[in-house]
Order: sequence, then structure tokens, then C-alpha cells
Amino acid sequence: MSENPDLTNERASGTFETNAMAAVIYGSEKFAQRRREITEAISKIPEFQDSHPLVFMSREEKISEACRKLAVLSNYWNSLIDTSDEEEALHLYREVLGLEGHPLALHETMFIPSLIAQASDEQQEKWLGRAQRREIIGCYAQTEMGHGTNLRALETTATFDISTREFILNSPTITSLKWWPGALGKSANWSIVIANLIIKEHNYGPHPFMVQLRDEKSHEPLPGITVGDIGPKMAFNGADNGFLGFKNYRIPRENMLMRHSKVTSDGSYIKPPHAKIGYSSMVKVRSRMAMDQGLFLASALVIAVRYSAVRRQGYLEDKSREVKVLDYQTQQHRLFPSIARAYAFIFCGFETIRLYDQLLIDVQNGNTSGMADLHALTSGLKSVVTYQTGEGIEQARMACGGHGYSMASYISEIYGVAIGGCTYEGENMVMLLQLARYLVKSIEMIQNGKSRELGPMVAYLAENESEIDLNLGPNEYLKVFEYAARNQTWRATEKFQKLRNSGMSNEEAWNQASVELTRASRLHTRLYIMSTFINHVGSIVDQKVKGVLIDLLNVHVTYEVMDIGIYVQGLLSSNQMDLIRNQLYVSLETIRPNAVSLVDSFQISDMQLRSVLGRRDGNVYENLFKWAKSSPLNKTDVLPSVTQYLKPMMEKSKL
Ligand SMILES: CC/C=C\C/C=C\C/C=C\C/C=C\C/C=C\C/C=C\CCCCC(=O)SCCNC(=O)CCNC(=O)[C@H](O)C(C)(C)COP(=O)(O)OP(=O)(O)OC[C@H]1O[C@@H](n2cnc3c(N)ncnc32)[C@H](O)[C@@H]1OP(=O)(O)O
Ligand SMILES: Cc1cc2nc3c(=O)[nH]c(=O)nc-3n(C[C@H](O)[C@H](O)[C@H](O)COP(=O)(O)OP(=O)(O)OC[C@H]3O[C@@H](n4cnc5c(N)ncnc54)[C@H](O)[C@@H]3O)c2cc1C
Repeated sequence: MSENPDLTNERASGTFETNAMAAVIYGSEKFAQRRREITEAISKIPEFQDSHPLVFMSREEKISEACRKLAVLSNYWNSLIDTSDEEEALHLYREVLGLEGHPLALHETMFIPSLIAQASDEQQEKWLGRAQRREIIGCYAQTEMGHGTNLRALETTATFDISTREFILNSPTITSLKWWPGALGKSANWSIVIANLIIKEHNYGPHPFMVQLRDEKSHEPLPGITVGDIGPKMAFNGADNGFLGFKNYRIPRENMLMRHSKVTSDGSYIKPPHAKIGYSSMVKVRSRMAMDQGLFLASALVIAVRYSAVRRQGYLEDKSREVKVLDYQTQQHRLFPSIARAYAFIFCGFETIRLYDQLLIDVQNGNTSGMADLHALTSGLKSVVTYQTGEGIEQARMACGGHGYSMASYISEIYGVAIGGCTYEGENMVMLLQLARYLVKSIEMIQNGKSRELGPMVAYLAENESEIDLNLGPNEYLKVFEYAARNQTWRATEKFQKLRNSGMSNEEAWNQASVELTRASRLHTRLYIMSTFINHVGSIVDQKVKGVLIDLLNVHVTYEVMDIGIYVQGLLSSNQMDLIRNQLYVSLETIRPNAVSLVDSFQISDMQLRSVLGRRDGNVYENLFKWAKSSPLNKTDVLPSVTQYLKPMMEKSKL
């Protein structure tokens, strides 16, 4: 069937090449091209297609379907991608497995990275190759039923037995059961387990251990291990998140990951070079989250924008034909600022992934000085992008009206997966408060006359801006944001200090200032996102692409400043706010002809999108009908439930 002419016209009105934009989104022409080649190659392999729509499958069927595809994937892995390239691997996974989770997700995202960052050279020699070849499947078991956030309160113990030179693992209480780890339930046979290291009755706190859970031949749990699936979740139902308990389960001393902390055979403990070095796998995932969430948001927007260009409802001036709903200003206001955010998040993602890779090298060379900065940055960024992504996806769903609520749109699945990110890798409020600690310390440095020692990301806290040139360009908007973040950070810090100075304990003062502190963290992070977006656009060479991205940046900066209006009341007059509001409306109109091309540029395939509404060809209605007809409920005209219950009830009512 040919393309819906409404989409053809939209594509014709675009002022730039989508391949050129994809090269900017994905960091290079080479990688954008590789993505297309991988997608093309996969589309020719019938075994990678869903056996039937995932949304009609039970959880067991989803997991089985994911495993089937993983097995097929293992036959093609080396021929489809450069296996040393993480981004190619991730693209391949996304295309084939989609976003509902699968039994290798944690193996790739946390198990292997933990071995790389935490295992000694000898340990890597023993396990890393096996893991990379997928001879073993691993997971990352840290969270317990009773504690996820407060790692210092984890209860699982690994007690060193000097006589046998083994660690004895135990789960002393019901709340100490490991709870949540992806792939633990049914798939993984090994795990990195985070447990309290105990030597001669001294607790050295949580440390990582490499633990075999299941027999490598029979896949049965090993004696001393209780393991299973935790049941259905809001989303991620292609993954078997699990529980795990230990009863006097022994592992050799060599199974504690000993790149940084060490226990010698006589039971001596050697401290790591930085107390939080064992948290590096979490920082690794957090540093990826801006990119991953940007792509979740992008997926929802591809669906909503394409659908809005083929959905016609109501009239503007021309009463002879209904308009595309994308022409309504309210629809544009709902969707276009999110397009800008998706671009901004992806640009930030590239930056934080690069920063993590550099930090990993530095730490391996003994330099841990960058850890605090990256921890603070990624803590704030993961919190802001997950929250705003959730908001943007939900708006995209509503922008699709009734059909958005159907699983045919697939938006609810994207939403469920994306907002998991508000919780996993550190609950958002908790992570905002981690960044707040860093911001408060920065203010204290200024108060102590050490402004010159501030890092580049917080140097603005020491500046003083009270007037803004009304000839607003992106850099002036940045100044507005700096003003808001600086004011809020000072206000929150001063509130905390005042409470503390009034005699309150440090902890209670912190608690009573914490809402204000999280607000400071959000503003600081949004400032970072904006400045990364501005810098990125400044570096683009292709003039047509740059022109459209400047338009998109204008949507971003005006929308973001309007959104934080309450924090800039002391800086901007109501006339200035009106001016910005009008600039936003103008920028929505400016971006309108490029809306479809901007979402096409994400180059997310139909196979990955799984959305009837978001199809590239725009043939929504005929496929919606086809999709509904494929519902298992439509296999027969009369359901047994009707015969068994409703018919007798109706008959009885007739009497
Ligand atoms: C090749 C690859 C190919 C393919 C990949 C394949 C498939 C993937 C497919 C798709 C991917 C797509 C998308 C992703 C989708 C899905 C991913 C699926 C699931 C996600 C998995 C989620 C896994 C988890 O959730 S694991 C568990 C995570 N848990 C947490 O995050 C716990 C949160 N809590 C903490 O981190 C800590 O407890 C705390 C930081 C909050 C507090 O710690 P602690 O009490 O020890 O410290 P404090 O007293 O608060 O602070 C003391 C000082 O320490 C500083 N600090 C803390 N942390 C760090 C750190 N990390 N680095 C540096 N410094 C740190 C803190 O700042 C304090 O400093 P100060 O100076 O004293 O103020
Ligand atoms: C989809 C998914 C996948 C996961 N995968 C894994 C995995 O593979 N491996 C793994 O180990 N874990 C995994 N987890 C667990 C996850 O990391 C934790 O659930 C997460 O870190 C939050 O911890 P919690 O559940 O203890 O929340 P809680 O800390 O109990 O949060 C409850 C509330 O308390 C608040 N709160 C808690 N502490 C504070 C504080 N100090 N200050 C202010 N407010 C506070 C929070 O903000 C929140 O509002 C996964 C979770 C999900 C949802």
C-alpha cells in the first residue's frame, strides 16, 4: 500500500535531509549509517519478527518470545554488528527485542560493566570472556525487599571464614531477600551480589561478589540458594525480575571482586582508593539514562506527530476539509517542546557517556578525583530526564485522543517502561538530594571565599546577574536559567543553614529544607541540559540542519523559561514574560513544517515502534481494523463466558 499522502506532503515540506539530521542525533554520519544498515539487515531475517503482536501475549509468552529471539540473535551477532561497539549492540537489541525488557538486558547493562570496573585482571581473565560470549548469563543483585535506596542498611552478609578461605553468604531475614534484579528470576545462572563484607565480626559495608546461582548444565538452583520470579510489573514484562536468598552458601575468597577493595587469605582488608568506588555500575547506567530516556521520548513522539499529521478533526478557516490535528496550536504546544527535549536529552546522553568512559580510564589509572562531579551530574540528570520523559510521553498519548489509549498506539507500554527509570538506579527524590549535597557544598565554598576552586559546572553560583537584555537569544535565556538556579540554590542552602544554626540537627535541618533543595537540583540540571543543547547546536556544520535546530532550540528555551516563571519573577517583568510567551508561539509555527521530518530523523523503525498509529507509511485506519481483528477475543463470535454466564443471566432475568 502506498504512503498516506498527508505524510508525503509533510515530508516534502521539510527543509533538511533527515539522514543529515540523523548524523547529528547519533553523533556521526558513520554511526547513523550503521544503524540503518543494521535495521535493513534485520528486516530481512523473518525469525526476528514478532510471532504475533506482543501486546496480545501473556507474560510467559513474552519471556519465551524474547528468549527465542535472543537465541536467533546469537547466530547472527558477529555478522550484524561490530561486537566491540556498545552503541551498535544497543541498537541491535532495541530493534530485535524492543523495550519490554529481556533476559540479557542486565547481563549487558550491569553484569559485564561490573566485571569490567570491579574485577581484577585475573578475575576478568576467568569470567569476562565467558560473559561476553554469553556462555553464562549474569545479573546484578543489590536491592533487597527491605532496602533499595539506603545501601548501608542492606542485610545480606558475606562472612569470611579464615579456616577455609571462603565467604559464607546468608540472608538473615525476610527483608534481606534480594528483590527486583532483572533476569534473576528464571534466566541468570550467575550474579554480581552486593553483600556486607564481614571479617572477624567487623562489618566493612557492601561489597560486590561473583556468585554462581544455578547449575550450568541443569540450570537448577544450587543448594543453599532460593530463587524465583517476583511476578508481573507495570511494564518490563519481558524480563524476569527476581528474588534471591542464601543459606550458608559458600564461595571461594577469589569470588569477591577485588580490583579495588581486597581481602587477603589471612583475612586482612585492603581499602579501595575511594569509598564509593563500588557504586560505579550504578553511575555507568545513570550516565546512559539521558540517552535511553531521550529515545523513549522520541519513540512516543514519532507516533504522536505522525498520527497528528494524518488525523483530521474539526475546522480552521477552510470549512471544506477538516484539518490535521497537528495544525492546532494546542497540539503543537503539547508536542513540540517535547521534541526539543528529546533532542536535548540525547545530546546530554552523548556527553555523560563520554564522561563515564573517561572516568573509567582515570579510575583504572588510580585517579578518582572526577567521581564526585560525575555522581552529582548523573544523579540530577537521571531524575530530571526520567520525570520529563514520563510527562512528555503521557502528553503524546493524550495527543492521540482515544486511539492513544489503545495498546495499538503502544504509547502506554513506552510510558510504563520509561517511568520505571524514575525508580530504578536510585529513586528520583533521593538522587536529586545527592546532587543537592554537592550544590550546598559549592555554596559553602563561595561563603568561605573559595569561589575560584569551583568547577565549571557550578561557577555560575558565584556570579551575580540582576538584569537581562531583552534582545533575547539562547544565551540570554541561559542567563535567565542561571539566575533561577542560583537564586534557588542560595535560598535552599540558606534555609538549611538557618535551621541548623537554630540548633536543629544536621539531618532534621536537611529534611526540613529538602523540598527546596530538590527544586534547586532540578533547576541546576535543567540549566545543564539547556547549555549542552546550545553548545551542541553551535558545533553543527550542515547549515540546513543547524537552521532547523536553532528553531527547535528557540522552542526549547522559550518553553523552559515560561515553565519556570515563578523562579524568575524578580528578574523578568510581566512585559518581558509576555514577550517570551509570544516568542514561544512564533517558534511553534516556525517548527511546524519540519515536525514530521524532525521525528522521522530519529530513524526508529516500525519493527521497533510496534505502533499502528505511528507507522511510517501513515496508513493508520485500515491497519487499526486489521489489528483489532487479530485480538484473541475475536477468534470466535460467541465467547464461552457469554454462553456460561451472561446468557443464563439474561434468560433468568426474562422470567
Ligand atoms: C554492549 C551493551 C549492549 C547492550 C545492552 C543490552 C541491553 C539493554 C537494552 C536496553 C537498554 C535500554 C534502556 C535501559 C532500560 C532498561 C534498563 C533496565 C533496568 C534497569 C536496571 C536497574 C538496575 C538497578 O536499579 S540496580 C540498583 C540501583 N540502586 C540504587 O541506585 C541505589 C540508590 N542508592 C545509592 O546510590 C546510595 O545509597 C546513595 C548514593 C543514595 C547514598 O549512599 P551512601 O549512604 O553510601 O552515601 P551518602 O552518605 O549519602 O554519601 C556519602 C558521600 O558519598 C558520595 N557518593 C555517593 N555515591 C557516590 C558515587 N557513586 N560516586 C561518588 N561519590 C558518591 C556522596 O555524594 C557523599 O559525598 P559528600 O561529599 O559526603 O557529600
Ligand atoms: C524496573 C526495575 C528494575 C530494577 N532492576 C534492579 C536490578 O536489576 N537490580 C537491583 O539490585 N535493583 C533493581 N531495581 C530496584 C531499584 O533499584 C530500587 O527499587 C530503587 O533503587 C528504589 O529503591 P526502593 O525500592 O528501596 O525505594 P524506597 O527508598 O523505599 O522509596 C520509597 C519512597 O521513599 C523515599 N525515600 C527513601 N529514602 C529517602 C531519603 N533518604 N530521603 C528522602 N526520601 C527518601 C523515596 O523518594 C520514595 O518516595 C529495579 C527496580 C525497578 C522498578
